[in-house]
Amino acid sequence: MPLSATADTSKTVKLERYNSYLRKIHSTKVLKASSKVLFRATLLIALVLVLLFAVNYHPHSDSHHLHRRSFLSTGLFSSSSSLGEGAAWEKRVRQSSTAKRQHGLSVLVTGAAGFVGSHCSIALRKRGDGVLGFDNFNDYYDPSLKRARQHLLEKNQVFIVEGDLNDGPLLRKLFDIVPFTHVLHLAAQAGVRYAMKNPQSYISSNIAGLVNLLEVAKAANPQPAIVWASSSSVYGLNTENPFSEEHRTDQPASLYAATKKAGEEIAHTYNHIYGLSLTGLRFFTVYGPWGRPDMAYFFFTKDILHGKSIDIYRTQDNQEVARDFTYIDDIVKGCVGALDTAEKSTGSGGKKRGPAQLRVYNLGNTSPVPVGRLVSILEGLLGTKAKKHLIKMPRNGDVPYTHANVSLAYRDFGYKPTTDLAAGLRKFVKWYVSYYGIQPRVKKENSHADESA
Ligand SMILES: O=C(O)[C@H]1O[C@H](OP(=O)(O)OP(=O)(O)OC[C@H]2O[C@@H](n3ccc(=O)[nH]c3=O)[C@H](O)[C@@H]2O)[C@H](O)[C@@H](O)[C@H]1O
Repeated sequence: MPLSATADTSKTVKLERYNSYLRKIHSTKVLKASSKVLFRATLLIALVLVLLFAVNYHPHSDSHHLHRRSFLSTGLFSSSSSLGEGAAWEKRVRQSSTAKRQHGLSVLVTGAAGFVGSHCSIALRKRGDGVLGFDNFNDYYDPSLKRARQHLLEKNQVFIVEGDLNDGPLLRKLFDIVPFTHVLHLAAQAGVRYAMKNPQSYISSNIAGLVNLLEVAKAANPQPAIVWASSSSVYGLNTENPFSEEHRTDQPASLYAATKKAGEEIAHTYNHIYGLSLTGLRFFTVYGPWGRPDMAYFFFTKDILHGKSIDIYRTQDNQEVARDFTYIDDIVKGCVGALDTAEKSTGSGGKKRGPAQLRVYNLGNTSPVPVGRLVSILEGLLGTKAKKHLIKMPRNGDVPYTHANVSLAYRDFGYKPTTDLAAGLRKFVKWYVSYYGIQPRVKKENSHADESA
């Protein structure tokens, strides 16, 4: 028995070894199977994430990097800053838009790196309103000037979001972050004559961009009140003088004017259907420090200083061409007045709840000045004679004169221009020579005498 018992024991041991060998194989198989399951699950999660990303990705848009921000803020990641600037960017957006005074406005200023936009943004911020800038920094004119304005705005605690008006997701995102009370919409393709060179840019900014902005604003909750830049050019071939808001505006002389006029009609539609409060401001040839290099007073200054000849247009019947040149500070007061008197939009989330305010105002200087006179003021301020080349106004969309009647803006928000062309150009030239570092060439001592000549 003991032998057999011994024999039995060794059999049992062998059997146990064999069983343990089988268990090992089995457990390895289980391990392999479970790691397969784990691998597949990981693959599935990755796939879901990729699909979600694809849903958020809009290939038709110009600013893909900004959609990455929208994706981050959907909450899939605990911290949006884990992939870059998301949280910091949103913080800047909020800070910039927050008013520093009680009952202050929260204004989205489009075209904030532009001429009128930068001045208005600073003025609003200085009185304690929240201001968020928006600009695409396009290269219609020297973008370094826009960057310099941006720098100035940063010093005044105004942050500019870089983006295009046609980027709906980005605009919606801004309205998700901030309940703007107002939009000051100044972003546009400006310039009367450039419309013959690049007509599509006017459609893209002044029509498609405007509609995109209004679509976002109408769906916002609360809806903001909107004040936006129309143009004196809408009067086109109107011959009644001075131009009043009741005059005809159905004969635009340029595509630029036609897109601004279309903007006024589009404003009517959004006001009618969605209850958006809309105010259009017809600016009359705005000039001043930090101005636009594509405008005549600006490039005349440059050309006179460089000894280049300048073209001075005359009408077909050899009359002087005149403009109601309006100084930037007066325009800023007009914009702020329009914002302060804008009533609230009546709709919310895309539904109209009642009639809303719809306004149009002239913002001009009320005293047209011939272009020849503008040039002699500049000659006096620069201490240099211009090489004048008098030519018939090319058929390029220009009109012979503009002249604003501003009694409506005066009645409704006390608009009263106070800067005449000589005083305004003096301020412009002072800025120009300092900005471009050419101070020594200006004859300061005789500038006053020459201006009044
Ligand atoms: O009120 C507006 O709604 C528009 O104002 C501005 O247009 P304009 O009034 O045409 O200004 P601007 O080009 O400075 O020409 C000034 C004068 O110089 C004459 N002019 C021009 C060029 C030239 O070479 N020679 C010349 O005599 C020219 O015939 C004109 O008489 C804005 O640019 C425009 O964006 C829009 O806002």
